[in-house]
Amino acid sequence: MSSADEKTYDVVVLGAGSTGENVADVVVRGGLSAVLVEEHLVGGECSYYACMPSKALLRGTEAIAEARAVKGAAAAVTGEQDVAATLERRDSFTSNWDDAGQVSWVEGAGIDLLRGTARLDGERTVVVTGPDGTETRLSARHAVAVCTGSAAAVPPVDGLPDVQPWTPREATSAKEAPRRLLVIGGGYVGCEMSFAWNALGSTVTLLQRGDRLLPGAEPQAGDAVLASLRDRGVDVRLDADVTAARRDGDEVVLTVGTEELRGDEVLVATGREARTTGIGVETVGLEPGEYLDVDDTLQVRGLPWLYGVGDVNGRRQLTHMGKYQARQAAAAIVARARGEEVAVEDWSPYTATADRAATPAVVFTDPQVASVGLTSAQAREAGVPHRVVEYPIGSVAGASLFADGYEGTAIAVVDTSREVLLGVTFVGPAVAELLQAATIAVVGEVPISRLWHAVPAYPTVNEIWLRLLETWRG
Ligand SMILES: Cc1cc2nc3c(=O)[nH]c(=O)nc-3n(C[C@H](O)[C@H](O)[C@H](O)COP(=O)(O)OP(=O)(O)OC[C@H]3O[C@@H](n4cnc5c(N)ncnc54)[C@H](O)[C@@H]3O)c2cc1C
Ligand SMILES: NC(=O)c1ccc[n+]([C@@H]2O[C@H](COP(=O)([O-])OP(=O)(O)OC[C@H]3O[C@@H](n4cnc5c(N)ncnc54)[C@H](O)[C@@H]3O)[C@@H](O)[C@H]2O)c1
Repeated sequence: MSSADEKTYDVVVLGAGSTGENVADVVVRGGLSAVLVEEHLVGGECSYYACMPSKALLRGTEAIAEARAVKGAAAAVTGEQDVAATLERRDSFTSNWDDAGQVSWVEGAGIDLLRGTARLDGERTVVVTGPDGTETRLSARHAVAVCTGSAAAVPPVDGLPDVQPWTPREATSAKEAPRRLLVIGGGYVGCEMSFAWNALGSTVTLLQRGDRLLPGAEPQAGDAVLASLRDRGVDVRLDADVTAARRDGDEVVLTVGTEELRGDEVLVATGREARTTGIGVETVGLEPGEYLDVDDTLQVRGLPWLYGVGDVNGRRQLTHMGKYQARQAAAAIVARARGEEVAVEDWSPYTATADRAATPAVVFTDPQVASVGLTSAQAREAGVPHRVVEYPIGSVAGASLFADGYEGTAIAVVDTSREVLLGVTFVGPAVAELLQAATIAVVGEVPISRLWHAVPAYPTVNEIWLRLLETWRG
């Protein structure tokens, strides 16, 4: 290889998803040089196959439901959703799967971009195979950050890989609604995509392995989403055991218990796996296919020059948490490069403490599920003394104004020894916008006694905060 194919940077970043972009941006702002290596689209899953297209597919249905829930306004909604226009709007949010806009942002941020597939080749070294097969050897003076994300995990169901199932990528980028869609998995993707494609014209059957949807959330959330899906005509089967899959002409056939279910497409939405295969982790003593085991500064344990940030470490697989981790990791990389002390205690500028204590998340179903921090089950498992306070959101004036017959639930998990919030879950229409207040209360460990002074404006849905406090006081 000629010397022209060798380059040295302070930081080499594998993967230009939302996480990798943020690692590179923050280290460059900190005075270091950085190169981003990307084999597909700059911007990653979130921009092209995940958050943006999925929420664009859902938003029209949500807007119609909001208008229909207000007497008077409902009379103005006389037609059906224009599916073609919704798909066009989705396409515009993905820039038609063209990353030119993000590439120009990368250039403007002073980050070098190298197109190709990256793999580690021993300590601080990355080899990139470009689209034309040429190789570039990159050396990192200070750090290599692996931000290669995750891919859809396909469960070991006989014949499933051979039927070419939809993964979330196909479910978010499809050009038309399949007539019948079978969905395996009732977590985030399964629930959101069942709502989306049902409203856009598909007959949807949702097959969930356990006894409830969204098993990681408070049970009231899964129950409400289940009732709503069934109300809309989605055939939800709980405790479904999918044992085999095959194609029969254009149809896909799933064996579920003693039954055969037929569809035009099947979406596999059963979770993610780390994209650590084929990236040379074995050259530095790690196991391909495993999530990268990192500390709270996102440094891979035992390899101080290597960081694993975003979906690839399996801590929290959410865009905003990947970007948060990126900010913390990049701050640690810059400080260590300067020879500065990196504080590793909770809530320091270098640690991703919120991954454990205060991760906000929204499931964009109808009702929405917005949560932060610990659920009651997690508080129980952690052995923290706590009390659970629950209140129906529809009983507050702001909610009944927002939508006729507003139905929702707010659940607060209160640490009874410190009298602070451990976690909050809201289930109901438009509750996503309530979440940041809860996040601040959990992160700030705001005492309940002080929360009484955080007076919600009248008449807004935020009055639910006051009702929760009153319920807590008894
Ligand atoms: C359907 C769906 C909807 C979602 N909706 C939301 C949502 O509403 N809100 C939310 O917060 N999260 C959502 N998520 C999760 C979110 O998409 C991920 O958490 C986020 O994209 C992770 O970002 P990342 O940068 O860590 O990884 P990725 O976005 O996966 O980026 C990794 C990048 O690395 C590149 N890469 C991989 N290997 C190599 C290699 N060897 N060489 C070079 N490049 C490589 C990939 O091409 C990719 O661009 C959703 C996920 C799915 C599947
Ligand atoms: N709104 C958002 O923020 C959003 C949206 C989509 C995805 N995401 C992220 O992406 C991640 C992946 O989403 P996901 O829905 O693929 O995973 P998930 O972990 O949320 O849900 C997977 C579901 O599949 C079920 N399951 C597993 N194997 C099964 C089988 N063989 N048969 C039937 N059911 C089975 C599980 O019980 C679980 O409920 C999420 O955990 C989340 O971090 C976030």
